[in-house]
Amino acid sequence: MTENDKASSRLTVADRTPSAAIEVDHLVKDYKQTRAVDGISFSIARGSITGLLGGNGAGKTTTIAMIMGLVLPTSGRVRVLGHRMPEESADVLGRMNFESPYVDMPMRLTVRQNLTIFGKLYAVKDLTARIAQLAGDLDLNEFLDRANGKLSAGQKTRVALAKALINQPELLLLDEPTASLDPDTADWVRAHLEAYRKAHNATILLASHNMLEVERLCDRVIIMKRGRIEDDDTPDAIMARYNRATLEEVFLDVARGRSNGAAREVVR
Ligand SMILES: Nc1ncnc2c1ncn2[C@@H]1O[C@H](COP(=O)(O)OP(=O)(O)OP(=O)(O)O)[C@@H](O)[C@H]1O
Repeated sequence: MTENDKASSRLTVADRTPSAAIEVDHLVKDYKQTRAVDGISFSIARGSITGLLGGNGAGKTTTIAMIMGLVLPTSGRVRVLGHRMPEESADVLGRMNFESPYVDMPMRLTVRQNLTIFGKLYAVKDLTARIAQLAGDLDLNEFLDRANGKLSAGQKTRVALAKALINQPELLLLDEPTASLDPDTADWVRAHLEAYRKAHNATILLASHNMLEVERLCDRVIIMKRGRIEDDDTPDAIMARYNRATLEEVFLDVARGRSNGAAREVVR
């Protein structure tokens, strides 16, 4: 971490810009014996795309769940679009949305029925037109009237993305948005997310194990390890700090406890 990063991580929520989309302040989550999230603080600017990286069990999903207001923090604070979570979630849930390939939609309902239910939950106006637009944008027309349980993994991922965009969210939280997609479809989904961000000045926070995806999409990367923030900067600055050409190599350095280029020389 640079001195600037350290200074910024010491700032309290009150010091940070009120226009931030997400503000996380000394957030902790304990599950019985496990400290899943260990006192993390960060602030995410509106209109940015931030990647949340880290190995299995680093605390990414728990962090996203607390930002959503789905998991109660043990201590610390979360504000989303200026509202305290989970206390003021009713004021903000309609302006955000979430996608994870690990959360299935009802299997027996068709894609159209599922999107209709979620659209009604979000009180989407002109829902039929919105579903038609998403079906066109995300290439769902071929299986719009097929049961969700009869879709391939890649088709389900595209439907999950349509569900996440149904209310035109200002804030989109994505857990592995291109899991199970072939490289061509994954690339196409990334282009769609970039275009959506630009068109709506939306804020996107995504957890990913795909380093090329993060390099391509993200303005900023937060690397977590054992519930803590190991690094937080632009992809270029992080790669320069670790003296690495790719985020994949940085990820391996962090996972294997090699904190910088000097340490790497010793390991060799
Ligand atoms: N509901 C739970 N009950 C108990 N422990 C949990 C629960 N959810 C997560 N944990 C633990 O908290 C830690 C962080 O898990 P989390 O799912 O947030 O990590 P992650 O970074 O998203 O990992 P992955 O990349 O594997 O999805 C892990 O040690 C995990 O076992």
